[in-house]
Amino acid sequence: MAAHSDAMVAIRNLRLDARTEQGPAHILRGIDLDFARGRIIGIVGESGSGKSTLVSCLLRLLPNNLDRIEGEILFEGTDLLKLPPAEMNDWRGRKIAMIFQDPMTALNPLFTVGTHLRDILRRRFPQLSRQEIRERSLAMLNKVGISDAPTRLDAYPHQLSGGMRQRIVIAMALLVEPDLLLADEPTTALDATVEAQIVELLDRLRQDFSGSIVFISHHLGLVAELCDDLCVMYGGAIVETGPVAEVLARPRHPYTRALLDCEIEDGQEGRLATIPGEVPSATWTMDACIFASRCVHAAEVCRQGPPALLPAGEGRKAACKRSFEVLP
Ligand SMILES: Nc1ncnc2c1ncn2[C@@H]1O[C@H](COP(=O)(O)OP(=O)(O)OP(=O)(O)O)[C@@H](O)[C@H]1O
Ligand code: NI
Repeated sequence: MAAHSDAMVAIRNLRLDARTEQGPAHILRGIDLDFARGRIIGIVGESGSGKSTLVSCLLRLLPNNLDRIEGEILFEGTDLLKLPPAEMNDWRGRKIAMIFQDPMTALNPLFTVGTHLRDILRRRFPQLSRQEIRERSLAMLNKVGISDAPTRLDAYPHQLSGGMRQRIVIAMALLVEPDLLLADEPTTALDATVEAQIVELLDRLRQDFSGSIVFISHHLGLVAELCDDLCVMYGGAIVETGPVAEVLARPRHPYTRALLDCEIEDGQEGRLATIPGEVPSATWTMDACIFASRCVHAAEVCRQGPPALLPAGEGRKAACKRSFEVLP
């Protein structure tokens, strides 16, 4: 399926270790993942599985206690990990934009909405006139569903609701006209109604967006609704990827299967379930399948070495040696 060449971004064998008092923490253990234009990929996995670290790597925002980073992040053929810092900085404001979980990390309480939008546009499109900046800002506020846009331009962040602030942050990201839009749990801080509205907004906005969107979430139901593709992470590794509907209908990895089974038992309405057993620590070395200690299907072969992420049907991959035996 998706050949190397149709991926806009190709992550190849990305490994990230950090130094800790307990020794090296293997936060990303060899990630291989592609993002294609025009598609939304959802990344799910329990807390600590490495989702946020993975998207931070795409912005090359690396931890202070970084011990080692290896592999490649090829963005249309350019390895982001090798770009000089000034160029990487330019890519951040031009080709890649990020929507954080807490809108207040992106908003300065001392500045109005209008100032935030203007600063982004000035940086991205230095040739725009004041009038053009104002027009683009108003048009974008309308687009993200903010009514009474001229008044909102003069508002300060604290004068807005949480949902409204997240809409402003989405507007800021879209004004950049990025090729890659990263959203790390953009709705987690919001109540369920507003969360649904924001997801509806993202779904609508994708129609005029030709890039690729990466959507991290704890909410499997939202991912199923919004995303085209799904990537399931566990303990710093990818255990399964593929088209979202197919992965959820017929998981090829026991961890994905367990998530779905627990969800049905818990009746948590699409929230990521907690599966029984011990959460893996980043300090564990991977000399077996990292999921083996919690896997109901683990056998001797699973303890003999880590599984590779291998093709498992049309457009799909799974990292389980027993996939076809135990998940027919
Ligand atoms: N700088 C660091 N030094 C040491 N350990 C770290 C560092 N950053 C992250 N970790 C650890 O790496 C693992 C992955 O963290 P990360 O934040 O990427 O997970 P996540 O999947 O985004 O989790 P959550 O769902 O809670 O946001 C966690 O165990 C975390 O404690
Ligand atoms: Ni996270």
